Order: sequence, then structure tokens, then C-alpha cells
Amino acid sequence: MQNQLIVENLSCQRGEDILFGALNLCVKAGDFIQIEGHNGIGKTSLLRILAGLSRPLTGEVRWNDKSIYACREEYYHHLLYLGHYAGVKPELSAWGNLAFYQHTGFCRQGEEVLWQALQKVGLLGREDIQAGHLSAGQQRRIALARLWLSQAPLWILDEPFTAIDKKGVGILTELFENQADRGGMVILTSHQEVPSTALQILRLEKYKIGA
Ligand SMILES: Nc1ncnc2c1ncn2[C@@H]1O[C@H](COP(=O)(O)OP(=O)(O)OP(=O)(O)O)[C@@H](O)[C@H]1O
Repeated sequence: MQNQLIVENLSCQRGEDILFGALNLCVKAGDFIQIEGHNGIGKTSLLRILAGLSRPLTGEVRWNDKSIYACREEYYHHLLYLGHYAGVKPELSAWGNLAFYQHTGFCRQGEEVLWQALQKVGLLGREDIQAGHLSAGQQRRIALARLWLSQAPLWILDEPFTAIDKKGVGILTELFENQADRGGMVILTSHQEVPSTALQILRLEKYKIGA
């Protein structure tokens, strides 16, 4: 069976506000989806619900026909979530961070792929510096380097292009297209245009309560 993420009748409340409701979505192998909408509409809130990090007001998220809360271990094995915070360990080097991720995540193994990942994100030559001493953009690149190691079928990425230059956006977009081509799934948010013809857009505005 191919992997599938099903979202049924999802609604989300934050504070006093219901941000969106009646959201249904079926994400299949090969899908590359951008969640679109203005600041504050609820994109991050939606991604956090899809990643199982917060609960919806109503509705359910299912991975391969099981509630994500009922198959947490399997789901987290299959999911790579990159949120606003890089999730990088400041006391470890770029190399150390990636080696740790390789050890704990669902990853391609071996030093060669780790060097390739460092090269892809432009951190060759800086691999031994403690991450905490690198710039915000360079720390972000350590987080993004995980994408080149990951074998997780589902990638949920909140603003992956933040602090990334135009060339980097092109390289990442190609990686996302490859992930979809090999039967994976990518769901992301972005405030900049994503240069891909494969991209499907989900406009959150459509699910705004009272819209
Ligand atoms: N834990 C919380 N408690 C109360 N309100 C919250 C909480 N988290 C988010 N919000 C509010 O929910 C709304 C949606 O936030 P969210 O971060 O999901 O929007 P977004 O579409 O990702 O925005 P942006 O494009 O600016 O990143 C905002 O008004 C925000 O202030």
C-alpha cells in the first residue's frame, strides 16, 4: 500500500479565534503541496496539527488509515518536520549535528552522504565549528541538510526558505521535486514564490470560518 495522509473535517482554535474549519485533504505519494495564506491565517498551526504537535478543535489526521495519535512511533519514523526553530544543537558542530541525526532518524547512512549534505548546503569547511558560533542562516542550513539524509516519506516544512538565497531556493525546490518523484510527499509553507511547476497550492483562506 502507498503512504497516505488523510485530513478529515479539521478545525483549529487558537485563543478565542477559530482559524479554519471543515478542512479535508488527502495527501498521496508524489504530492508537493504549499499551504498558502496571509500572515496569521493559521499555516503554522495547521502544520503543527499535521505533525501531531498540537491538537485540532475537531477532526482527525490519519497516516495510512490510522489516527496519527494511535501510531505515533510509526508516524514519527516516517515524518520529517522542520519548524521555525532550527532544532540544531548549539554545542555540536555541523558535522556532529548531522551525525546525530543520521544515528537517530530514518536516514541514508554513511560518511559520504553526510559530506554530500554539507556540500549541498554550503557548509563544507565549516563542518567543525560549533553550531552555536555559526550565523542564523548557517544554523538554518544545518537543519536543512537533514533533508539530504532523510528517507522519511513525509516532509512537513514550515518556511524552509527563510534566510536562504535565490540559488539555495532553486536547489531546495529541486530536492522537494525529487522527494515527490520518488514517491514521497512534501507539505510546506513559504512567503516566497516556489519555482516549481509540480507544486499544488492549498489556499487556507477557503477554510476560514466566516470567509
Ligand atoms: N498558542 C497560541 N495561543 C494563542 N494564539 C495563538 C497561538 N498560536 C498561534 N496563535 C495565533 O493564531 C494565529 C495563527 O498563527 P499561525 O502562526 O498559525 O499563522 P501563520 O499563517 O503561520 O502566520 P505567518 O504567515 O505570520 O507565519 C495568529 O493570530 C497567532 O497569534
